[in-house]
Order: sequence, then structure tokens, then C-alpha cells
Amino acid sequence: MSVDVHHVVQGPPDAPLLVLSGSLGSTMEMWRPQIEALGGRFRVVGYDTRGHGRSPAPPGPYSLADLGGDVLRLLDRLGAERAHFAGLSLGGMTGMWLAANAPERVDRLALLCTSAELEAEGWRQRAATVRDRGVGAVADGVVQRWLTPGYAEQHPQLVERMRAMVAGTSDEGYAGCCTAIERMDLPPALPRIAAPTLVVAGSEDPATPPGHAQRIAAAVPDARLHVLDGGAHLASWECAEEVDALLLDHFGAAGPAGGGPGDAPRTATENST
Ligand SMILES: O=C(O)CC1=CCC(=O)O1
Repeated sequence: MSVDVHHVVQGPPDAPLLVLSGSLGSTMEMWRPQIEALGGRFRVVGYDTRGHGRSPAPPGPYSLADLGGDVLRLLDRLGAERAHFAGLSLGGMTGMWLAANAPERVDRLALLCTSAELEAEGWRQRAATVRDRGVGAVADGVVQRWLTPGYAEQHPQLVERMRAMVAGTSDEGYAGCCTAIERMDLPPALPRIAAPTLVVAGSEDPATPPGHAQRIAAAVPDARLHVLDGGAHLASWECAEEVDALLLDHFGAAGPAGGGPGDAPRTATENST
């Protein structure tokens, strides 16, 4: 059953629609560099995955079909037939599900620091830990995977903010999403993805190393792979300029999704549940 996720729309009303979907344990705040860089050119929709931020956290476990269904419902609420979609990590898994199962709704796709297949047992254990001890018990480890050690050392306040973002996630929501990852079965779906797809990996990502991106890019018919020189799991933050340029190139080349770039002023609208 889909839910109304909390989202913010920013950018000219007649610009192409671009939906941003984030990592496990994040809110739409993780996309701040991209919202700032792309919000003048696209109608950017940031949203909190169910169980995260200000979105509802219905009882889990969840599936990728649940998370993808929330995006389809969001597009319906926005009156959009199609949109570009960029997802990082869990957001990328949601994007693969969407593009394979609702291809008519996805224009172009970007998959960042993600995987089609992760070892299930670790996710079963993480869900159990979070149900037992709360998300705070895993927050330090998560943020250690998000940023390279050198970058984290130079940005202690950012590390603290990110840790608080992860720890602020609903226990039920986080555990529910762990189970969606544990049970995902994306490899057979990848050849069905028709959307032109950009796959990006961070060379220093310990959670979804470049080999995972290579396998996705090899299986999606119209895919292009880019491995960043640096960047851990949240490479969109640490390598923001390079990622922004890649996204602009990939989505900018496409022409409009749900409208054309216009001269209208930037506007932001917020919609809670
Ligand atoms: O939290 C992690 O370990 C990294 C991660 C894998 C999937 C996701 O969304 O985050």
C-alpha cells in the first residue's frame, strides 16, 4: 500500500521534472548540493523515503515495490506522467525497480552508488539490530561509509549533522527498508530498463564499490558508467561538483520531461503528508 511521502518541489514550474531519491538513513537534505545546482534548470522534487524524515513510517517490512509505489503516487499527486529520476543507494534501487516496472513513468535515469544485489544476511542482521537497539546503534558505522576518512576528518560538523540525520530515522522505517534491500531481486529486471541510464560509482565506496555499478551498467541496455576518482558512499556530497556536471549532462541532453526549461522564476513548494 503506497503512502504520501513528504516532498519539496523547487525550480521553474515548466522545467523538466527531476525526482531525487536518497540513501537509507537520509532525508532529502542529502541532496542539498544537487538541489542548489540543478534547481534553476529543472523542477527538482526531493522527497523523504517512507520511514525517513517527515514521511510516514507504516509498519514494516517494506519491499522495493512499496518504495516505487510511493514514487508513482507522488508523480500522480504532482500531475506528472513522466519524470527524470536520480537515486543514490536505496534511491537507486528504487529507481531500478521503477524503470523496470513502470517504464512509461521514467524518462532518463541516474543510478548513483548503488547495487542490484547485496548480501542478504547483513541486511537481515541490520534490521534486527535496529529493531532491538534503535537506529542510533548503527549511525556511526553508516556515516563512516558515507564519507572518506580524510574528508570526514576535515568536516567534523558535517559528520555530526549526518550522524544526527541517520539517528533521527524511525526505527521501524529504517528496519523496514533494510528488509526491502535484503529481499530485493533486481538482476532479472535490469534488461527491461529502457530509459537511458547513467551509472555512477565512487572509487572509495565501501558499501557499493565500483564493481556493483559495472554489473548494473553491463545489464541495462542503454547505460553509461562513470567511476568517480574518489568519493565514498555519499559521493554526491563529497564529489558534488563532478556529480552535478554529470547529472546536468545526462538529464540536460534529454529535453523536457513533463515540460521544457523556461524563464519562470525559481519557486519552492512544500507538501507534507
Ligand atoms: O548504510 C549503508 O551501509 C550503505 C547503504 C547501502 C544501501 C543504502 O541505501 O545505504
